[in-house]
Amino acid sequence: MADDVLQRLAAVLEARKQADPQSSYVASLYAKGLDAILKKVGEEATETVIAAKGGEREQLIYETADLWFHTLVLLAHQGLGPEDVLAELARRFGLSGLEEKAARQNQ
Ligand SMILES: N=c1c2ncn([C@@H]3O[C@H](COP(=O)(O)OP(=O)(O)OP(=O)(O)O)[C@@H](O)[C@H]3O)c2ncn1[C@@H]1O[C@H](COP(=O)(O)O)[C@@H](O)[C@H]1O
Repeated sequence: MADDVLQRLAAVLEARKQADPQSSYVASLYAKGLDAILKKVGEEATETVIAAKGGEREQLIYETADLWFHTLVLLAHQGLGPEDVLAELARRFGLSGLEEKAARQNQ
């Protein structure tokens, strides 16, 4: 399920490369360029830290979603996607390519 959400969101982020910045938040970030995207990632990381220190579970989930979202925008802008990060995590976890695919299908 988590994989599916990431892949579907990544497809939307890819499609937004052709969208009008006036009508799409993601397209407006692409139009502003890498530094603007990095600024958002930094802001959302800080907000995640503050939420964790604040101790409110819902706030931490909300801010982490903002952080993951802006990180996915950054990856898309750089020609990468969640599958690249998942493959790296799987490698660190000791899963081969075939095992990784099977593990995802069994989720
Ligand atoms: N998941 C998200 C998502 N999470 C957060 N955000 C936006 O990220 C911004 C978060 O920034 P802040 O919390 O700093 O709030 P802000 O002050 O309004 O933001 P700024 O004006 O400072 O950039 C807000 O504008 C949120 O609306 C998102 N915007 C879009 N998505 C997804 O991306 C898809 C494409 O979005 P559009 O490009 O807008 O169609 C959507 O269908 C959603 O699925």
